[in-house]
Amino acid sequence: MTYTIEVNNVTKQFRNYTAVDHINLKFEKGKISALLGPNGAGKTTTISMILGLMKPTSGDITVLGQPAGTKALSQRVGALMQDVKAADGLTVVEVLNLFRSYYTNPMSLEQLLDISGLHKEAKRRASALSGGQRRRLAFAQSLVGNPELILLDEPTVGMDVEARTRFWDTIKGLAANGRSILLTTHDLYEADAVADHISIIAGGRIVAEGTPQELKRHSALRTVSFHAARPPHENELLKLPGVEKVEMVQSRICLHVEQTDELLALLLQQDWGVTDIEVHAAKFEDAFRALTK
Ligand SMILES: Nc1ncnc2c1ncn2[C@@H]1O[C@H](COP(=O)(O)OP(=O)(O)OP(=O)(O)O)[C@@H](O)[C@H]1O
Repeated sequence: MTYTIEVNNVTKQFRNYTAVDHINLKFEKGKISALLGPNGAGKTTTISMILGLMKPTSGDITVLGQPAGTKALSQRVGALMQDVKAADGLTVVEVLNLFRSYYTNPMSLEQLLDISGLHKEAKRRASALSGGQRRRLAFAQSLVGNPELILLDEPTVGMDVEARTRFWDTIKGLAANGRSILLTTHDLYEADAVADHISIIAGGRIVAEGTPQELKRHSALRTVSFHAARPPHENELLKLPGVEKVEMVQSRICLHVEQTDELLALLLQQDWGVTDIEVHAAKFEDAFRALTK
């Protein structure tokens, strides 16, 4: 198996705060991989270390077979980070041409305008673009050098529906052509829809990994809902085996549980007047919440 990125037992500390805690990651060539996690989970810190913008406190990272931060990698890796500043005074075309001059085999200007969807704004100053347009320009900039590996930190923030659709079409096309993509997101629907592989990070640790299907399948969470003619107190429900969360709307009770067999048997033994029981597999959203809480 060829891995484009290997993160081995990496920790990053800022003074005495551990932002990334002994993580191991391996990303496959030609795949769209997502690092999914809530705010402050350690996603940007991880991407910054993979790019060599920051050094791990301990552990090591290999990118395309070389240590992260190796100078030659800048020609092979494209990156879109958060808070990209627009080049002062330059037009869209001038920015793109400037970036094209950095590479030996750059994409054509036409291709880059297509990718960014900025044909109409080509002569406009980059600093006068809207937030979403600036993001699209930055995305095109990250692709100028035909990179083998593309790292994208929260790429779709600020993009409208049309821009997102174009963005994902471009990303899928790049992956189909053998490029490897690693993106960060806190949007699990986005990760579910586009990623071949998801690593879930929370509190600086990798808490789950797999294809979207595997993550959903392995999520042990289920919901059991029922009608109770004589509903018990919530505390009593929380004492039932495997119950993680209780929701009550009048006499309809919904339990979020890890396993159902023992619970179902117990429910029928109570004197709560239980009827109309329904069992559902938890949604990906519930699994994600349970994993990252
Ligand atoms: N330079 C720094 N100095 C001190 N703490 C930092 C620094 N950079 C990040 N942190 C802290 O490390 C943690 C992880 O930050 P990081 O930016 O990697 O999270 P994230 O998952 O990218 O979050 P978000 O989704 O909000 O962008 C946060 O608690 C953050 O405050």
